[in-house]
Amino acid sequence: MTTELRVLRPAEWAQWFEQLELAFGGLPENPQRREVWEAITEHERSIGLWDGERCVGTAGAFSFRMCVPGGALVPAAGVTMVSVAATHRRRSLLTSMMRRQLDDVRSWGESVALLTASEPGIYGRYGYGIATQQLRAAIDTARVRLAVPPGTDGVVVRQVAPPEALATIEGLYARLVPTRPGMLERRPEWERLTVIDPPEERDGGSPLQCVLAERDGEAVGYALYTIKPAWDDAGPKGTVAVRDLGALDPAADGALWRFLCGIDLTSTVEVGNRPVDDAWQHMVSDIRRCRPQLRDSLHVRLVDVGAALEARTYQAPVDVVLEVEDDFCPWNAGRWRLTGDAKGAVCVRTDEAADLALTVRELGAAYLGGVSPAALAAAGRVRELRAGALGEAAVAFGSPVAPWLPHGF
Ligand SMILES: CC(=O)SCCNC(=O)CCNC(=O)[C@H](O)C(C)(C)COP(=O)(O)OP(=O)(O)OC[C@H]1O[C@@H](n2cnc3c(N)ncnc32)[C@H](O)[C@@H]1OP(=O)(O)O
Repeated sequence: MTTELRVLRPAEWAQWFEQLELAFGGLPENPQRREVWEAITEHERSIGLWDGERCVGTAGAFSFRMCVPGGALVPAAGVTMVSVAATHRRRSLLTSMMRRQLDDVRSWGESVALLTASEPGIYGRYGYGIATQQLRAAIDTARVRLAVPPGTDGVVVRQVAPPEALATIEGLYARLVPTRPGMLERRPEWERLTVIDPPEERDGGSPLQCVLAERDGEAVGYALYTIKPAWDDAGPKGTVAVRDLGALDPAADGALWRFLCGIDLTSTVEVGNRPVDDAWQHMVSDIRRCRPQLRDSLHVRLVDVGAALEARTYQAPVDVVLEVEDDFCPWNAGRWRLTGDAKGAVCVRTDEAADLALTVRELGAAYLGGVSPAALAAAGRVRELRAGALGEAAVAFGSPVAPWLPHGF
């Protein structure tokens, strides 16, 4: 078998996307969403594998900017639409695409690559570490009471048709991006994905609904959700499914959660992707009746260790020499001295003795401040070579706000 790996030509997009659909089970994408995916595909940053006339492999890389600890927005390659045809699986074709892609990302000068994985076991071998988790929950609103922050009563919740609220939501989202590591600046067209609402995907639920939280007539938050009515002999037991929620301050957040938890004829609020430190967990009277669960979310790969570690800040002074192993991107391997604090950092090559030894995968996991190097050490994945270095790095790498990826890509 010989295959050709090449940059995607715009005219090949439909065949390329059909290969992707086939690899995900063959169900055609909703036409509206397909149109957006086509519009946002960056052809020159996408690759296809061809066996003769047939596309047998796909991979893309969006040009994102991601918030890192300290609030800077760092150029990052958003790896997406990865597939290999079932007829060609397990012949190292994915590995050949990952090789090409990481070389490309390096040549584009982007220090970080990101992805969400269809299965978490795939990408560690290419140096990706799990950097964020998503919180899922089903809040039993019939049993759980909410104690909201001061000022909540000063916020008005107003129902708006989702398309009408789109510009306001985007404005609020843009203000939130620099406040939480892992959040991605939204490029034009992405906002359309937020409100696509095909009837065939509702599964008995309502069309998408939207409320804006307003203070003195100014929008300070939004929530997008659907309602799935249900009844039994005892009465109503509908579910509110939250698709997205953003708030600029605690009172706006409290007002939105109080609204969602109080809708008549419902007894459950379901959330599928919230930050692990989401404030509602500390407003509820009974967290156990909210059934919190965690799942891996953003996988991060440092493509240029020095540049990536310099792009973020550190919440306490740090001065450590890292011995980095990186078999897949050997240009990162070796010793790096990281010195930094809350104002900035320098990360340069060094011959000095190492304080911590780890692979680039652990650095990716710790990068956004959501996974402690100490936790990785406890799992045998970071080795402390100088007493005290692990504690120093564990504090410095942390983030006061949990990193979070608000939506897939
Ligand atoms: C970012 C995203 O887009 S995530 C979406 C990923 N795509 C999908 O899940 C769609 C369905 N699956 C597929 O298309 C393919 O099976 C892929 C892309 C996951 C794998 O492609 P393949 O060409 O078969 O992978 P390849 O042969 O290069 O395998 C490389 C290594 O990964 C391993 N591997 C491949 N798939 C998986 C998997 N699903 N789980 C765990 N390990 C895997 C292989 O065993 C191999 O391991 P080795 O190096 O130790 O021998």
